[in-house]
Amino acid sequence: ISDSFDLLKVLKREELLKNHPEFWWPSKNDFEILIGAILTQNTKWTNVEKSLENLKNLNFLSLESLSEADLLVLTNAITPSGFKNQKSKRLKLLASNILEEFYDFDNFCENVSREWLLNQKGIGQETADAILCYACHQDMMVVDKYTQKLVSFAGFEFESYEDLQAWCEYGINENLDKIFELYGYEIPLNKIYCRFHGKIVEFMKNNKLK
Ligand SMILES: Cn1cnc2c(N)nc[n+](C)c21
Repeated sequence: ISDSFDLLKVLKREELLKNHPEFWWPSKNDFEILIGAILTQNTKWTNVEKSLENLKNLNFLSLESLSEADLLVLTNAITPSGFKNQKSKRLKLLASNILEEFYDFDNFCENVSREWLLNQKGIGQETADAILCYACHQDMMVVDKYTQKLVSFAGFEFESYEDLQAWCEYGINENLDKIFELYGYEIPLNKIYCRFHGKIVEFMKNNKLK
């Protein structure tokens, strides 16, 4: 493996996303992805699904209902995904900040910047990029511990999140024409990033590389 395009090719052969949605992240709508990106911090995805189910049953899956939600009820609803007191406060604050700054969710997705997200309490680089990539469909590759570990097996060590992210994005952008051939159509860059990150997560979850 000499670049991230080689890594994508190797992962693509494993058909890791066969039983997954086209963009990998399972959701009914983009707003749910925003919530899921916060809830998935430091917990297993299966726990996030339980919290999302609770939020759905309480009709909290909208900006307005989340910003007006009773904190105690919200905190209780997201118990399955851990850190409930921190995450409930942050979700309410994020929802009201989005309403105040962007008026509605679609406008937020169109115009939010990575900096604005990073300035929100409880949102770090990985969460910000997951929101930008999967909820807002911007051309931003999500990297994480799984990515770091997988590329280290290919002999690459990176000092920072940005360096790892740059390595992943560079190899893709340098080989777009070959990727269009591989997929058989001009697959949008955002979709390549969504699927590439999804393949890495699924590979590392299935293979438990030590
Ligand atoms: C959306 N999403 C975020 N993190 C995930 C994970 N670890 N495993 C599976 N999925 C679907 C995930």
